Amino acid sequence: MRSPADVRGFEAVARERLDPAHYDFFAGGAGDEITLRANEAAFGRLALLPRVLRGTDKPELDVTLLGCRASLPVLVAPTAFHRLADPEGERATARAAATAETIMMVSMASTVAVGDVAAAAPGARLWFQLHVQPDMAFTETLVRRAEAAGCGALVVTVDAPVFGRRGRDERNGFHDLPDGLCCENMRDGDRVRPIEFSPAISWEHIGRLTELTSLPIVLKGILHPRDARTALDHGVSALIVSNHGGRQLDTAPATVDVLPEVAAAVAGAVPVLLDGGVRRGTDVLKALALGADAVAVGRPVLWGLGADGERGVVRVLDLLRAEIEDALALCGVASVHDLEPGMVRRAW
Ligand SMILES: Cc1cc2nc3c(=O)[nH]c(=O)nc-3n(C[C@H](O)[C@H](O)[C@H](O)COP(=O)(O)O)c2cc1C
Ligand SMILES: O=C(O)C(=O)c1ccccc1
Repeated sequence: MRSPADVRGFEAVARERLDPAHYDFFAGGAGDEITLRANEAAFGRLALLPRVLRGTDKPELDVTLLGCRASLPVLVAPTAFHRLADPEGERATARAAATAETIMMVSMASTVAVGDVAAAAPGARLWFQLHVQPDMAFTETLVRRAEAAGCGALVVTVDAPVFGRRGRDERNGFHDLPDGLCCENMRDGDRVRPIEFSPAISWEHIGRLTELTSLPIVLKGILHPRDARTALDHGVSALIVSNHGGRQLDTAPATVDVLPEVAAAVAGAVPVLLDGGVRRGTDVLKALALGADAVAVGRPVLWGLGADGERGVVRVLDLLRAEIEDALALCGVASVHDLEPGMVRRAW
């Protein structure tokens, strides 16, 4: 097989290889999938305004976030159920992230326990994503597992007080992992707890988590600039502007469209990340120019994993790296730290 030339090519290969219901679980969004499409479409409506005759030899791509270096400003977003895409599952993803020298956010809904992910990928930089469980004692168990695995941050998902309603999963009857797979982080003695959502989750829980752990806390799923301000008041260490890849509130705005307002509210106090719809190096430049310190990719990693396992994920991250280098050169920008809002125009 010739390796696909871009992220969308990897999606096509993964789609052919995966069980259709599993492909739909990965690809799908909530409701009418308006937000799912809007994330990508919003990048397409932005133009990059290049400068010329500012050549440099080697562009600078690396960023440091919460003391963790990444060799490119693209992190692996937390996504559930990697063993549906490849037998090695999150082990393969973590090894690929280590090879690419970037940070992987391990989902609480991983199909390999976070400690086993860490053991399988020496040198991987891992952060752990958490859905606060109504049972705070078990939430604490999860935090301790993340700490023991050497995770460098706790990524608390705040856009999922309830689970989004996803029509594809409904139509396919996809509600559970197949026999033999489970959410390994949810083991509790000889049972596996179901992942619960916490409709009553509030800022108080964020306060409790900061008391529970010395890990930096990253809030994932901020869209409103006022929530960004409140997050700062609660001592969080970073924010992720995210609509959960269009899987939670349908008709929530595209992330890149709200990024400038959130970045203005944060005013450099903490790092701001963005995810949702990043498929090209030019998308990464646009997000960084509009105030993100880095982006994360969810589905592109799943497409690499589904197409060719660990190698596929390495290739997807390498493709994005090459596209970023190319776009920086064409924009006359020497470093990802030099991108600024004036380079991006609302066009078309
Ligand atoms: C199949 C799938 C599973 C996901 N699982 C989780 C999860 O367990 N926890 C979480 O916080 N976000 C989860 N997300 C959301 C991603 O972290 C991220 O916000 C989103 O995928 C970004 O959009 P993109 O896929 O367009 O890059 C999931 C997304 C997908 C596509
Ligand atoms: O699918 C998701 O988006 C997601 O966040 C999730 C969380 C827990 C279990 C399965 C999926």
